[in-house]
Amino acid sequence: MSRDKDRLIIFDTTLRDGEQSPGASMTKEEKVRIAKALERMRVDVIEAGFPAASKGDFESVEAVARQVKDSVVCGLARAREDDISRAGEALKPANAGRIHTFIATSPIHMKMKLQLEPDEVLEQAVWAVKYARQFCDNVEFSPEDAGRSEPDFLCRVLEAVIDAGASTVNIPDTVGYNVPDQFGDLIRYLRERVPNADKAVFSVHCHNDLGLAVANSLAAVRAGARQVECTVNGLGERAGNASLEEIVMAVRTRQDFFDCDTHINAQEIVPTSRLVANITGFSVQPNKAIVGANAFAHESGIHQDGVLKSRETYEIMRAEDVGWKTNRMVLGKHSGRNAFRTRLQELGTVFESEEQLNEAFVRFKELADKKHEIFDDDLQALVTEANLALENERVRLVSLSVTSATGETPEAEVTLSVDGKEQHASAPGSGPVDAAFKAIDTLVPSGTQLLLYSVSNITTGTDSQGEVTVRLERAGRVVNGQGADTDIVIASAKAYVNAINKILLGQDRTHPQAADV
Ligand SMILES: CC(=O)SCCNC(=O)CCNC(=O)[C@H](O)C(C)(C)COP(=O)(O)OP(=O)(O)OC[C@H]1O[C@@H](n2cnc3c(N)ncnc32)[C@H](O)[C@@H]1OP(=O)(O)O
Ligand SMILES: CC(C)C(=O)C(=O)O
Repeated sequence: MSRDKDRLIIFDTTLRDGEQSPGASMTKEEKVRIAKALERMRVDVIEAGFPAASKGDFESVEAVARQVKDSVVCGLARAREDDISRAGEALKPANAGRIHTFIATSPIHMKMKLQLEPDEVLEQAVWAVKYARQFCDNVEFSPEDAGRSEPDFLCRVLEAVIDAGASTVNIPDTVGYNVPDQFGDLIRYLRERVPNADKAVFSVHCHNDLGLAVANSLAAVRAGARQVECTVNGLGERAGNASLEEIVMAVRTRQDFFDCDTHINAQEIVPTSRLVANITGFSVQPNKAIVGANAFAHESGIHQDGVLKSRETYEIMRAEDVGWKTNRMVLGKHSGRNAFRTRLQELGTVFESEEQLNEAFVRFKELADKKHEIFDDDLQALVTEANLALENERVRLVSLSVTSATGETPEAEVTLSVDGKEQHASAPGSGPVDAAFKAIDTLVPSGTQLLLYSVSNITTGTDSQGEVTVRLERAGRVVNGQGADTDIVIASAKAYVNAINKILLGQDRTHPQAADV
């Protein structure tokens, strides 16, 4: 792997630290699928597991080592003989393998967990690196909990392990305790003070306990770190690790600031994120940077108008560059006319006048107040309904209210405008729709017979619009009426009124045609 100062090495640990997220264990086959996706993404190093942890982990690392050819495959090992030899064995089939060995260097870990003196830790670290080198040339060493370690002791350890043959030294903020300025300063200090620092790549591994994993990693990159350890979707022990997609895109989008870039094929980011979410069952929050469903979605009219005129007004990255098909305009109650007109144009509806657009837009806003997201099918129904409003129609539904309760007869109160005059009526019925139709019949006795009544939902979800078709017959002549609304009783009344208008306007025809429904 090149030690180019402009190159930021991406070390993915989704299969190792990511799997340490409680509930995220993966089978060997699933790990191989994810590893292949990481390889396609051109991740430099894939940490495939901790071979000494279990037989299953050993076999997974071995399977990944056998199947991945273009990325370095890495196995984690404590600074112990058994762990290191298991890692060496598991990595045997690898085209390029790396052993990552570690031991904690913070006062609390050394005293309370390892129960070792600092000099003993230093000695064990050097021994571990030398031992690992017997299995492969590519050895990484981590002073665990470096973020809470004493910097001068860290310098001593790093100098010694580099001399012992570690080609990467990784500085973990194991418990996510550091803040960006401090962590950047630590990396700068270590790089300046360790005499043989230029013989190894400085890496960082940050946890997200304070939500600072990405910020700390980026501060370290500014301070000269040239490997970042990260995971897809930010999975990892406790609050997780730095998220791969955020690191990669921050550095790429702000190359002016970071002076380095990765070799990642960013178009594989979203497919890989989805694969990891599906396999682990850890779904991605909608507002997650880069890979969240809303990361490239615009809902408000002012933003949509800006993006339609020039994407850069509200987009600092292109959705297509990270693997989305495109950015997304979400039509909802904050949207404006420009986005509304553009989406309908894409769906094949062109408004003939501003007046027509405005009329449809008012109906759209009414619908958006009732429904969170307006889908294409809703828009189409909205426009179809506008088209259904017949020229010279004589009857218009002004309002409808229906009461229905368990054990009580439903009652509908309707207000219609008939030939321009508002009229009210109420009627009981066997159900709310029946009551509504009877109330309408009281005001407009059309002498028709109902041949068909059908309801279908336009989109899915309980806030979906219902689309109703009614077929009426009078003296052997038949008409179809349609209506749509989030309230199916109102949709039914609209459809009924639409059919009655056709009867009154003489738009009936002699034979019913099933295909019309
Ligand atoms: C910061 C990190 O994410 S580190 C990686 C964390 N990942 C894992 O722990 C992987 C899964 N772990 C496991 O399956 C098990 O813990 C094993 C197989 C590794 C070890 O299991 P056990 O032998 O039962 O030990 P246990 O987990 O109870 O305790 C850990 C032991 O390792 C020692 N230890 C911890 N880290 C290191 C290290 N880097 N080098 C050497 N010894 C270490 C501890 O002091 C403790 O020693 P002790 O048993 O003498 O007190
Ligand atoms: C093994 C090391 C790198 C680790 O996972 C940590 O310190 O969080």
